[in-house]
Amino acid sequence: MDNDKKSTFDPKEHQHMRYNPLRDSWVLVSAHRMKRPWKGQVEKPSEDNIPRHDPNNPLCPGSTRANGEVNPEYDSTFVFENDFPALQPDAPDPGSDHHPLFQTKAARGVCKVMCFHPWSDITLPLMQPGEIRKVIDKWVELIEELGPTYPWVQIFENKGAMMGCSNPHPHCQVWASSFLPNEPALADRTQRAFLQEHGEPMLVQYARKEAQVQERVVVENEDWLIVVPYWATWPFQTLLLPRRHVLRLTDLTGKERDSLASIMKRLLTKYDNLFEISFPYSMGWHGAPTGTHLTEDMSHWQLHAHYYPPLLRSATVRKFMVGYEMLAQEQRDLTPEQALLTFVDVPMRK
Ligand SMILES: O=C1CCN([C@@H]2O[C@H](COP(=O)(O)O)[C@@H](O)[C@H]2O)C(=O)N1
Repeated sequence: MDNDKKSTFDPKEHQHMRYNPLRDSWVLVSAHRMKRPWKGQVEKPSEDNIPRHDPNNPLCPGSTRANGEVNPEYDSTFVFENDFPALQPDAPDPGSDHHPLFQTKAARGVCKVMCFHPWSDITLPLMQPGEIRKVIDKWVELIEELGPTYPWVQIFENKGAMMGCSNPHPHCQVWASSFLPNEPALADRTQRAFLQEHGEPMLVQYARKEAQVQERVVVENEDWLIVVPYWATWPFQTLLLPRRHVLRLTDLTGKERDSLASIMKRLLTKYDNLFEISFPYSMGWHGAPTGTHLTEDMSHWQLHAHYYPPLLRSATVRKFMVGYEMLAQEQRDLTPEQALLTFVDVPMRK
């Protein structure tokens, strides 16, 4: 290799790989690729003329849903059973005598839809902290309700049509399952291994170190820290972490729920200001498993939330996880530190 190839390594210029300890996988970081010309798909900007109330929208107060039920005139959060559930509480067992290459397992659960607010033309960052606090309280209630029966309760929000959201009314979904899905099962394994090897929970140590180096911190407060994780895959991916060791949303104090509402509003406002649009993302909470695990030692777990936004360099150009990402490994075009600088430069316009 000739001399200039031996110049000192600069992560902002030179390709390299970063290890994601939660998923036990490597991400290829090719920082210089942001400069490539783009002649590919251009997303249409998110519609911004959503009416505050649409009697034909089945998520609105007073509307009729697909199953014929009429929603109450709710004035805060509202939860209902998904009329098209991916999981139902009772289904016949597929049996267990299967060839190793043709295995089937039973899957049961409950799917709920949770509206954040009665208005369709509002999003979490535009809600008052007290209204966001009510969303958090409802999340806690649902885990308390479903947790004893199901080992996993997945709270997730698909925001924006770009993320496959089928309804513009502000909402999230809660799917409780009789099994530990792949992603939490992987996070359970990696966090357990880390605690055994290092003597403290992975994400407790990670939050402490990120708070020290201050190279990827997007927003922080007394109880919470949000970073573009060192191993981020999506361009503006963020990881929301408590500063203290806490297993589940149900373990949060009232003060921590208030500070969570506040920091969520700050993060989501920054997201909206990044490209001056209502920022699309898929997000979800990962806390210690529930069900029979409620009586086990799950101290290797740390509660955290993942935000996975698709946009790459503008309101209309997204990152595609296809080709190399599907066939080889995850790859990103700008470093997490460069993504953070874009966040930091954005004034808090809203
Ligand atoms: O009448 C309806 C409309 C939509 N839904 C449900 O609302 C959910 C909307 O969530 P998404 O926008 O994330 O797809 C979707 O899963 C859909 O099944 C009902 O349960 N009843």
